[in-house]
Amino acid sequence: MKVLANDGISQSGIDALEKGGYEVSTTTVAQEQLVNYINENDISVLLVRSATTVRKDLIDACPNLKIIGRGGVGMDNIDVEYAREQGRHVINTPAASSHSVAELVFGHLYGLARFLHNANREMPLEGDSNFKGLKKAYAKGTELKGKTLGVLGFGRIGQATAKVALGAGMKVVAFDPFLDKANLELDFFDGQKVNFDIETISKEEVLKQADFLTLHVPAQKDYVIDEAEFNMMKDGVILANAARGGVVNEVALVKAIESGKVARAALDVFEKEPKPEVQLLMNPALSLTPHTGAATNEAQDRIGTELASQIIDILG
Ligand SMILES: O=C(O)[C@H](O)COP(=O)(O)O
Repeated sequence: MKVLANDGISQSGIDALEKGGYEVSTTTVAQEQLVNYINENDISVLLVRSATTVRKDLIDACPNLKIIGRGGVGMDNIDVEYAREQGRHVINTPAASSHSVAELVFGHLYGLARFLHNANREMPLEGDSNFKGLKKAYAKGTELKGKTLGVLGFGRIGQATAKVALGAGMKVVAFDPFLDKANLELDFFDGQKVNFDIETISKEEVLKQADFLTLHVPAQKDYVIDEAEFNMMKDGVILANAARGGVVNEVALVKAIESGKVARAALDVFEKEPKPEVQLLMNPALSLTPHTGAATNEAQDRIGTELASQIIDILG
């Protein structure tokens, strides 16, 4: 049987599939040529990340497609319900990338707390003409230790991020509409484990208490953070969105930065991908990455092998 991994798959995933007797293609087929490619090459399994979309028209036009697999968490690029109604299997890998996303968020938060995103690019190329000026400009960094991290969305990724925060000496407050409490187990390099119980509180309380705020919610119809939510936050809050573009109102974010409500913010996801608004790209208060939360070798290895084992379980 043939698998098309249109947005790529790890070598470990390819190896596991080939061992199971599958033929794997990692050709990237343009969205508008996908239907023809799938039908002409008799593809049974289509694997995607967030770049390729799998909508109703593709599902209807590819009757022999048995499995649609999302290498990752968010399935907003797939018409999941419709595909399942048509008898197709739709799979994803919800746990595989949590820790990688959490570490990216902390990369941004530590960077923003010490202005690394700007200091890096502004270091003088020649001589020390501006060295002292930069040192002064970036003298008012903050520590994360002892501060409060607000987590909106306390599922796998929110909890993984909270664990990193606890390890860094932060207080964690969290909101999740589907969860009253969670037990977090921190496992250390020497095998020791420490457990923390966290009871979730209201969204409003999280917004009021957070010195740093991170979002781990799925894409939804309305903004989760809009003008009203910014108004509830502490002045000078630092915010990170590695969840989905459209969860934060980008126009309201820029306004909140201009007013000083938000000191700085990190965005890994954008309302317009792959072409974020220029006003975001140019803003010195923003630390930006091109949707790379899950883009680590470790996460992609786990994703590839998990997809392979699910496919083999389903199709044999
Ligand atoms: O939903 C996800 O898994 C993340 O947004 C990662 O997306 P990616 O697979 O395109 O990196």
